[in-house]
Amino acid sequence: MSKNGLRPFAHAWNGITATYRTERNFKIHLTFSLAAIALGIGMHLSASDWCWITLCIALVFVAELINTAIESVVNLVSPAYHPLAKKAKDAAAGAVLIAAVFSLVVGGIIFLPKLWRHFVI
Ligand SMILES: Nc1ncnc2c1ncn2[C@@H]1O[C@H](COP(=O)(O)OP(=O)(O)OP(=O)(O)O)[C@@H](O)[C@H]1O
Repeated sequence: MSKNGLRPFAHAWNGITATYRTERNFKIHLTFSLAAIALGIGMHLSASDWCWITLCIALVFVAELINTAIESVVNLVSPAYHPLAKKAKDAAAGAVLIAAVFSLVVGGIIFLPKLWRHFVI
């Protein structure tokens, strides 16, 4: 692949690393994701469980990256208070919240019964 062909990947990687550096929530999501992966390896999850876990991890990171993109554009075009700026930022934050709650529910469904069997039974 030519150097130009790789450029979109370089831009995308820049977006991910810049978000990692500037957004505290991104680091929190990464910590939870690594913990889920470590727990999943320790518990020998099935292929379908891994599909759900990786879907949740991707969903949360995608939501956080889109949230960061929307926040950045809003800060650029509307540094002063505006109700539409509030609507855009709150909706973007809502998307992250839904992704995170969905992931917690899926994580609970997959891990809690296994943890229960491991520690209680
Ligand atoms: N220009 C603005 N006009 C109106 N409301 C705003 C504006 N900027 C921020 N807000 C309100 O303040 C909230 C917090 O905005 P902020 O830019 O601090 O993002 P944040 O949620 O703290 O994001 P992060 O924690 O990822 O930095 C927004 O969800 C929105 O309700």
